[in-house]
Amino acid sequence: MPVNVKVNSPKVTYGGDFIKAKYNYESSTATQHPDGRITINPYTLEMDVTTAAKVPRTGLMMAGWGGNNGTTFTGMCLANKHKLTWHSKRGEHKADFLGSVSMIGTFPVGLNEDGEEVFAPVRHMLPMLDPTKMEIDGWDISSMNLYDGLKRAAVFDWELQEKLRPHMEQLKPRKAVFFQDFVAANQADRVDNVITGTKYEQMEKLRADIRDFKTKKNLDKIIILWVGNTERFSEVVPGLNDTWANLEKSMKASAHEVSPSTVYAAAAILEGCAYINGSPQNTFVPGILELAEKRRIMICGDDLKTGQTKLKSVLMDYLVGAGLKPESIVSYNHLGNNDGKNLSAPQTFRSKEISKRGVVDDMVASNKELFAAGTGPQKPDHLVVIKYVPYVGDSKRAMDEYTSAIAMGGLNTMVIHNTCEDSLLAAPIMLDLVLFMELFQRMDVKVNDEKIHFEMGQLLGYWMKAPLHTMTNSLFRQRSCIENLVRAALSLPANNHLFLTKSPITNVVETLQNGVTNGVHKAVREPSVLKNGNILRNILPSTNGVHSIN
Ligand SMILES: NC(=O)c1ccc[n+]([C@@H]2O[C@H](COP(=O)([O-])OP(=O)(O)OC[C@H]3O[C@@H](n4cnc5c(N)ncnc54)[C@H](O)[C@@H]3O)[C@@H](O)[C@H]2O)c1
Ligand SMILES: O=P([O-])([O-])O[C@@H]1[C@@H](O)[C@H](O)[C@@H](O)[C@H](O)[C@@H]1O
Repeated sequence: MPVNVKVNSPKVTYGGDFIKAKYNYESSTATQHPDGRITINPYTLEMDVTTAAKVPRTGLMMAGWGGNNGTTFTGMCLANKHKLTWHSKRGEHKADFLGSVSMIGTFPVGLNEDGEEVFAPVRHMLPMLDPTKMEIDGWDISSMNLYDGLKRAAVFDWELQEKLRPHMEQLKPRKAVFFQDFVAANQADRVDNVITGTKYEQMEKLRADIRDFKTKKNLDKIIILWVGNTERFSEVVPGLNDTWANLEKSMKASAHEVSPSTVYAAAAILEGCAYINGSPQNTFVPGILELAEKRRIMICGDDLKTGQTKLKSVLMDYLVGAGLKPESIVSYNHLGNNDGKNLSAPQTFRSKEISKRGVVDDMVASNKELFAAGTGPQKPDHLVVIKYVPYVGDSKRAMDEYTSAIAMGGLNTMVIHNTCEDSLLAAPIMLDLVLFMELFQRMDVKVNDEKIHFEMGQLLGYWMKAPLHTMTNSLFRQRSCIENLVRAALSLPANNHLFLTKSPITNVVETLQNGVTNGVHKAVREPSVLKNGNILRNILPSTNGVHSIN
């Protein structure tokens, strides 16, 4: 997609193939002393951030392609590619990407001459993959073509389903790796499209599929996304899956505890493909983590953060950040799609319960004042309930109750009812994960020529309930993380939101016209003064893109 945001700085070079930026990474370490004192030690690292400017021909392969999320995502991309419109009782609709930060989001990039904030579309900050140009393929245990799968999902309006038929009924999922024991028994009735052989042979078949897709579509890179059923957790057993070597042996022996999703992850990494886990199970057993680390392949998980849990990561941030003490959180929802059907089994529900409950842990841990020993509960009562009600289909009904202690013995209870088509929240999030993963794969960050390896759980945590290897679940800190990495690639400092001065131009003109008294600039003059930009040009040609104040 065209990029129409440009940084005017000698520290950023826009070459044909690369965007090169010098970036000062400002951070700090902190020491907690036994007596409660904390010492903060700031530091600065000079970084070289290089972003490949050409977006490679990219393909996406989904495990679970024929499901509600997979068909909805594919339909959304194709409807936008073909600029489809359709009608519902609410009138005419046009295809869009609502819910996608990469396609719809903006970042603040500075003040204009009137002192107002300017917001740039995220997709115009750095070259990003155009989702309408992305090739899509995948696997499913159900052989149903993508149009029939779209109808089975019953997420889109009928007219849109029919308009997508010519674009989707030729799309057929590849044969899948499947072991019944990892999902609910009620999934057996959709299994008619699976590979056989040892688990290792099945992995090799997946690898062949990846190579086949890459060759047939003349792709430069492929990203793999799991939106298959939620699996039960695999047991992590020394000698079985604790190292890559042991996991490889276990697959050759078709060891029972090797899950389908772990087999897909191994195939992806061995083929050099980034892997994203959209579900809550522990696909990334230590053997997979070791393989990804050794091969330097980006992996990310776990479990898309879409609605009820996303709101929880906002409310917890607000409550704890405001010094209010959440003491009871009850999250109930019922849904009637196949995901809900699969989650009706205790072992698969347990995977989801872990990811949905864990989202509050970092915010509880962030305030020892609130949850100090001896001041009552050390963490909120937190209950997650999911029920399967076929009637509602993909339209998930979520009901939440948050009760917090407020000042002087008071209580505050918030009750929320939240209804949505779960897959229409998930599809744009899947898109963001793929687009930002693809972008971050093109970014190279070095300190003194030593490459920094991204922790994708931290960078893509905004879209995950249980981000891998990270401690942050606060939604706005997570969004700020993405914003500031994009800013770093353009040599822009992390956004401090301080607005200590309207702008250097304001102060310079103000100073020049009214003098500086005791080194303090007077209150900002009306922005009209600034419209006559030539004041600055005549008096203070900018050097190195920075206006100096005499
Ligand atoms: N808002 C959301 O929809 C949302 C949010 C967070 C997480 N998720 C997770 O995303 C996943 C997909 O959700 P969904 O609503 O599309 O569910 P779904 O059941 O409609 O789709 C899952 C698909 O995976 C297929 N499948 C199962 N095992 C497979 C295997 N081993 N290989 C290939 N395909 C396999 C199934 O046949 C099905 O078509 C679920 O795990 C769900 O928990 C969904
Ligand atoms: O909205 P959210 O909590 O992020 O995520 C959803 C859950 O609320 C729902 O219970 C579950 O079935 C979906 O797979 C998804 O996980």
